This record gives sequence, C-alpha cells and structure tokens, in this order.
Amino acid sequence: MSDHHNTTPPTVEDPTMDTRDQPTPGEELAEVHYLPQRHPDAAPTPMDTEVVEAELVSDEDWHRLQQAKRLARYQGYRRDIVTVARGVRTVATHQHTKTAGKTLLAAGVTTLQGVESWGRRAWDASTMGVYRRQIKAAEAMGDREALAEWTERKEASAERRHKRLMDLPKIAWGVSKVILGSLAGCVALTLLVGLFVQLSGSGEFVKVISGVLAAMRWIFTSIAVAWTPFVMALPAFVLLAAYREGRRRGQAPAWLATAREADMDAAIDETTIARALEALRIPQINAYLKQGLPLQYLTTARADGRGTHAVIRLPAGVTAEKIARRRADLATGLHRLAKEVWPTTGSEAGILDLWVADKGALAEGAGPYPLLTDGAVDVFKGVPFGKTLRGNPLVAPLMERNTITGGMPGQGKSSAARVIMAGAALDPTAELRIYVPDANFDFEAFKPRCSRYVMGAEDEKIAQILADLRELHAEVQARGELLIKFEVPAVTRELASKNVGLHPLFCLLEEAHVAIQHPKYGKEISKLLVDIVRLGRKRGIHLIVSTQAPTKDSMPRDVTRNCSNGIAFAVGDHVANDALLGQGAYAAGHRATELIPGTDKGTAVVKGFTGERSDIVQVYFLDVARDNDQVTPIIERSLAAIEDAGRGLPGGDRPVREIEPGKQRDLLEDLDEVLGNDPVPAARVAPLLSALDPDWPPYQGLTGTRLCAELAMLGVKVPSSKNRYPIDPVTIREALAVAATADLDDDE
Ligand SMILES: Nc1ncnc2c1ncn2[C@@H]1O[C@H](COP(=O)(O)OP(=O)(O)OP(=O)(O)O)[C@@H](O)[C@H]1O
Repeated sequence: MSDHHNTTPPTVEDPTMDTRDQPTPGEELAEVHYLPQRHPDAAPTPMDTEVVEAELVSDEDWHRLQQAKRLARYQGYRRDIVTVARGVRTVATHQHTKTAGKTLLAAGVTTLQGVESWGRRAWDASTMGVYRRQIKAAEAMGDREALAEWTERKEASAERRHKRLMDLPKIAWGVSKVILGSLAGCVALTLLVGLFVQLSGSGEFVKVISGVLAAMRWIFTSIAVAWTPFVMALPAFVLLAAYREGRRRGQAPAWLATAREADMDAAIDETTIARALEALRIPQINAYLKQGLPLQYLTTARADGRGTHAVIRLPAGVTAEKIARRRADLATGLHRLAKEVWPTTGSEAGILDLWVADKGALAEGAGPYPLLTDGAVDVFKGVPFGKTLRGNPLVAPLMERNTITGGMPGQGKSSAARVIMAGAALDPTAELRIYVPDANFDFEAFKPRCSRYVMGAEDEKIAQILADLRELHAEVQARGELLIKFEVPAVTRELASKNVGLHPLFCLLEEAHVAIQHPKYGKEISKLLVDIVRLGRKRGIHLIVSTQAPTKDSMPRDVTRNCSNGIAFAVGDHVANDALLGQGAYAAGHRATELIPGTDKGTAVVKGFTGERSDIVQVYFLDVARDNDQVTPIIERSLAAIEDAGRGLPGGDRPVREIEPGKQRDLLEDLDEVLGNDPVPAARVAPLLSALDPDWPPYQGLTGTRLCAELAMLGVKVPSSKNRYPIDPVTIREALAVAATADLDDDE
C-alpha cells in the first residue's frame, strides 16, 4: 500500500518541468513526489495499487526543501542575466559595433547636411548668394574692378532670370503645342496606316486600330505596375541623393569620423579650397579669413575635365607662387596626392589658378599610346603626344617648327622624344635621323627606320655626328633652292609626298649638351645646329634637341630661340625654365620649376602645342624594355607601310658611312704627310686632307677656315698673311715634336 502526504497540495508548479530545479553544486536535495489527489468515491486506479519508493517528510522539512528549490532557481536566473549582460556589453563595446554605429550616425548627419545644403542652395539661387558674397569680398579687399565686375554679373544674372520668367508662359504654350501636335500626328498616322492596310488588302483597318490600342494598354499597364515600386523606392532615392549632397558639401563632426574617412574623396568647392588654404597657415590668408570674409573667386570652383578648376584672387601680400611652392601641403588639405593638385600663377602674381584632379583621375598617366597597334600619321597634322591634365588628347605640331626638350635626369625627356619620333616613323614619307652621343639603348629600336643613326660617346661617334650635321646643313641649302624652283615659301604636304627631295625630315639630337660641349667638335656642331634650326623649318626639316638643363654653354641661345616647341620636365631654376619655355615664361607663371622630380615623372609643361601660352601634359610612354618592347612593333609596322606604298626608306638611298670602331686620325701627322717643304695656303691644304681619307668625317667638306680653327685648338696659330693663311710645314713639324716630348713627359 502506498503512503502519501495528504496535507495542503503544493502551490508551486510541477518541479519536473523546470530544469532550474537542479541543485546547486554541493547541495543534495531530496526528491519530492506529489501524489495525485483522488475523490473518495472514485474508482481505484492502477496507481492506487502501485508501490512508490518515497520518504515521508514533515511540513517543516517540506517548506525547507521548497525554499532551497526557490533559491536554486533564483541563482540560475541570475547566472543567465549576467551571461546575457556580459554578451551585450561585449557586442556593444566591440570596435566593429562602434564603427558601424558611428558610420550609421555619420550617414544620418551627412543626409541631414545634404538636405540643409539643398535648402541653402535654393536660398542662394533665389537671392543670388554667390554674387553677393563675391561683392562683399571685393568690397573688403577694396578691389574696385572686381566689385564692378561682380555687380555687373549680378545684374546680368538678374536680367537673365527675369527674362526666363517672362518667357515661361511662352515656353509652356510651346511645349503644350508640341505635345498636342505629336498626339494628333500619332492618331493621324495610325488611321493612315490602318487605311493603307485595308486598301492594300494586307489586313483590316479595325485590327490595326485594336493593335495600337492594345499596345497603348500594355504601356499604361506597365507604367501602373512599375509605379508602385517606384513610389515606394522614391524616399530611398531622395535619401541617397541627400546623402550624396551632404558628402559633397557637408563635413561630419570630427567625433563621428572613422579611419576610413581619410581615404574618402573630398568634394572640391569654395569651402574645401578655403579650408586647405587656411591650413597652410599663411598669416595674410588666415587674418583675412578670420574676419569672416569669403575668398574672392574670379572663377568659382567648377567641374573642368577630370577635375575642378577655380581662379582665386589671394589676399593682399600673398603670391600664387608662394602657394604653388607648397603644392604638397595644399594637396593634403584637399585630400589629394601632390600630383593631383595644380596651383599656378594666373594673369597676375596674386591670382591663383587652381586645378584639382578628381581623386585617382591622373593615376593612369596619359594612358596607352593611341597608335600602339594600328593607325598611321600625317606629320603635317602633328603626332600624338599625351593628355592634358583635364584629360584632352594633345597633338605635338611638328612642321615648320623645331623642338627643345629638357629637364632633370630621369623625368622623361628621352621617352618624350621617343613618342615624337614614333609618330614621325608612322608617316611613310618621313625620314628619321637619330643621334645619341651617349651609350644607351633608348633609341636602338628605331635603327631600322633611320637613314642615319649614331649612338655612343666616343670621339669618333661625335665626329660622325658632326659629319652628318654638315651633310644636313648642306641639305638645308639644297632644299632652299628647291623651294625657289617650286615657288613656294615652305614645304607643303603635296610637295613632301612627291619624292622631289622635300620629304619631311626629323633629326633628333639626344643629350645635345654632350655633342655641343665636345672639346674638339663641339664648336662646329653648335654652329651647324643654329643654322639648321634657323633655316630648316620652312624646308621640311624638324630638329629635336634634348638636354638636361639648357644654359648658355650647353645650348646656343639661337637654338633655344628658334625652337617654337618647348617641352620642360622638372627643372631646377628659372634660367633652364625660360630656355625651354621661352623668355619671360617663369615670370609669367609658366613654370616647370614647380614640377616635383619623381612625383611628376612623365609630366611636362609644354609651350607652342596649343593656343595657350603653356600646357601641363602627361606624356604617353612607349616602353623599350626587353620584355615589353613597344617600339619595335611600331617600327615594323611603319616599315611595312613604306613597302606597301612602294617607297624606299626615306633618305635611305644615301650610303650610310660607318666609322671603323676605334679609328683615330692625327691632324698634325696627316698634315706632315700631305705637306712638302713649303708653306701652302690653308684653302688648298683642306682638299689634300679630304683626299687623304675621304671616309674620315672631319675631313669631309673641310674648308681652309675650319682647318685653321682646328689647328688653333691644337695650339698652332696660322698667320693670315694677306688672307692666304699659309700653313708652314716647319711649324707643323715643330708642333709634332712638342706633342711627342709631351707624350714622353707623360710617360715619365
Ligand atoms: N610619360 C611617362 N609615363 C610614365 N613613366 C615615364 C614617362 N616618362 C618617363 N617615365 C619613367 O621614367 C623613366 C626615365 O625616363 P627617361 O629615360 O625618358 O628620362 P630622361 O629624362 O630621359 O632621363 P635621362 O636624362 O637620365 O636619360 C622611364 O624609364 C620610365 O620609367
């Protein structure tokens, strides 16, 4: 028989349902069995006969046990609450949560700022805020001219607005007329088509009409279907637009900034420019801005090509040059790389012409050379050269011009010359001559396309260059006579294509200073260059000279003056700047001195390419590296084009004279050989030397005057003796003896 406790039934829930009834560790709780209550008249159940293992407890024990259970349950809850709270705290204080929260909040603030900016712009537009502010700035600076200009602009704008308003009803009426007309036209067309179909027997009039009606029904149904999602998405679009506006105009509070922010694009407008200028901490600018005055904009910030352009009149006492010299600092304030920010001097020293590239817009450089895989060139129309900062392709004009290119080592001079010569090579009528008085392979790929090619710094190579320049000089003269014959002032495309000896000729002298400063041949090279640049351009001859920093010793003034194309990579001072970009360029604000070596590799200030006084250009780049040779395919293509045109290599029919490597001649010994015992006038000795070695370039075309000059360089003075300049064999042999003893002295 089972015993059971029949006092007051327990009010607690069935404990077997709750896992929290587990005893806490170390606590042994007796298990309590509650026996079901039964009505005294109820029939006996199997339970009544079941034997239950149990312990009889007193009321007191039973209460104690219940209390222990409640305590255990409470402790279980507490543990859970602590665990959840800890979890919440970990999530809430995690860096990711903080960043996400900040980003969300910042997005909210930015969106609000966008809405506020719209409001401000609407207000500005309705009250001509831009003009008002500029008028205020002009007044503050006492700039009467600007004040008059901005007042005039404001009045003109008001006038335009008034006119637009007055025109509004007319425009609305015009638009209505167009809509009504189009509708009537459509109806008439449908009827006409229906009629035509009916009459031609190809269909029924009614079917055409019902077809058109069905199409219209379909269009209206589609609009109705698309309308609901569109209306639902509209608020999201508006918020997005407000956010974008906020990003453009507003600035989130600093405490909301996240690390990602620094990398984000900053919109370039009057506010950001003013902030960036303020950050330069130039006292005059800061004092001006502190008065709450806006900067005076001659051109307000506006999109221009791949960036933003603005022209600012700086506060008194600050030159644009001062700003330009701190280009890198200014760039940080505009969230840009130094090479993306271009401050230059405007029309006056105090006017800052600022162009700021869109973030990353200049990273690609000028992009690939446009004629890399196909295309030909007409040199009379110029050759592809690069892209302006604004992203416009720039063509280098070549005919009736000469080019000088210069800059610090490694900034892109040779590459720029390569791009010009590659363009010239792609004109099948053009002749190429390349001289590199230095040991480098920058132009080796051009060799098969050249009628003359000399590379190397040895004396005999310089002598060869001299001989070739003499030949070119003679060609300049011969072409002059041809122009007289054809009665034209300058070579035309038509004449150039005719194979009459007036084809375009491009001659490149790389590292020109090496040839010009050569102790023996430099003087004559220099003189020849002057004549060639002066006279050659009308005669279809274009000379390109490339040098590092042109000075009066490294480049004759008459050469720089006659080069209407100037290409200046980063240069060190205003002398080199003006030699490349023309007299007064530096003072007028056209400055390659402001290019940063390294940062601006491949970027040059050029003159003479467009109608502008100067342009900043990213030059195309043609690689000559062995594993990425881009020039050879161009040259092969150009040779194929020449062959297809049924021409020979332009200028290639003349024999190319090669000098044996290492060959040297001694003028004194040669004179000793050709002279007898009596003095002979220099003019007669020169041909004797030419006859002695016709292949030796310095003796080709040798004149008496040049011979005397060369002897003077060797310390042998030839007396004029009534302009006959007799060369005395005795003097020559004495000089030989002196040279021999000098050699002995050296040996000792
Ligand atoms: N337009 C360009 N675009 C990109 N990179 C360029 C450009 N021009 C030059 N470079 C880089 O600069 C390097 C040096 O160029 P380059 O040899 O033309 O300079 P340089 O001024 O002729 O130097 P040097 O006086 O030492 O001969 C090139 O190898 C190339 O890596």
